[in-house]
Amino acid sequence: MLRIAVPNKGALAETAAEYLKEAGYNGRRDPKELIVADPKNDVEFFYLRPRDIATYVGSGALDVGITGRDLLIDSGSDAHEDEPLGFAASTFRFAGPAGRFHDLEDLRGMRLATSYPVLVGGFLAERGIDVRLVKLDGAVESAIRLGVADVIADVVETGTTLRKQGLEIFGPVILESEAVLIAGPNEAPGLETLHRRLEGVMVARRYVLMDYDLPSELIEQASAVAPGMESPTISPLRDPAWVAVRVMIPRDEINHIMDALYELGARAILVTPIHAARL
Ligand SMILES: Nc1ncnc2c1ncn2[C@@H]1O[C@H](COP(=O)(O)OP(=O)(O)OP(=O)(O)O)[C@@H](O)[C@H]1O
Ligand SMILES: O=P(O)(O)OC[C@H]1O[C@H](OP(=O)(O)OP(=O)(O)O)[C@H](O)[C@@H]1O
Ligand SMILES: [Mg+2]
Repeated sequence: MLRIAVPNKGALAETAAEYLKEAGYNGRRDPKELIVADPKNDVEFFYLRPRDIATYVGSGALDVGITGRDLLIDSGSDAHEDEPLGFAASTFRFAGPAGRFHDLEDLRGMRLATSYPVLVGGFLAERGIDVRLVKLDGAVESAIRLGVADVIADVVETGTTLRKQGLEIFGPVILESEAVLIAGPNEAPGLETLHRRLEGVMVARRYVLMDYDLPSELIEQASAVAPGMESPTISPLRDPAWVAVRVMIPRDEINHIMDALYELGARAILVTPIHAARL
């Protein structure tokens, strides 16, 4: 039985639950449920705080989990990243009052507020910069205005929270983060299946199927516009001058590719979603 740690709330929880559902697992029906058994898939889900997930997995108490790369590193646990999951993308950055700080050297001796002291402390120690870390639980963007810190380091997605506080990012990127599947020290039977199923969910979310009819002499040019994974499927039509083409394309390129193929001479271009995939 594979024991899987899942975020119970916060920025990762909703999409993680959708991924698992699309991967064919039982989700929880009631947000107060902490443990959900899924005997058909031989797994058990444990709903935990995102910050605690790497600790449980690293200790071997649970086999695998979904958390953020930043939280994994900050936990200092023995868990390791098995697979990036392509959601909850963020960067971890230094920020200070607009115009006040420019590079790492400006941080020496400063009071730096963060909820990720291991991640930030490690980054600065490797570069020989000494600061005074102020550990806060969240909302660190308020720490400077309230006088407990000179500078902060935090998760940045859109940058809206920083801007609203009159803060500006500076210095190097501390980390590019996203949700990741993590695994612990023990051999976890069933991890391979979970890994492949989640990969299938990512493909199904990222790609669509495109079908179109094309004058046969244009196959080479059309394949250059949409080459597909291996190569497009070409089927004969009753009219020997035409072929039917099927190809996988990235969802965010649908309209560009339709425009280009139409201009080339393709007609009856249809796009359909992929519900599941195993490449
Ligand atoms: N605005 C955001 N956009 C994208 N990812 C985010 C955002 N905020 C947080 N994350 C990611 O989500 C994870 C943190 O989740 P969350 O914010 O739920 O935890 P927390 O801050 O420790 O808990 P809480 O906010 O409930 O105190 C990290 O991996 C972080 O990179
Ligand atoms: O760049 P933005 O799009 O503004 O997003 C970044 C903000 O989102 C997260 O906060 P969260 O809501 O998790 O609150 P917290 O600081 O209390 O964890 C993060 O800690 C930043 O404050
Ligand atoms: Mg948060």
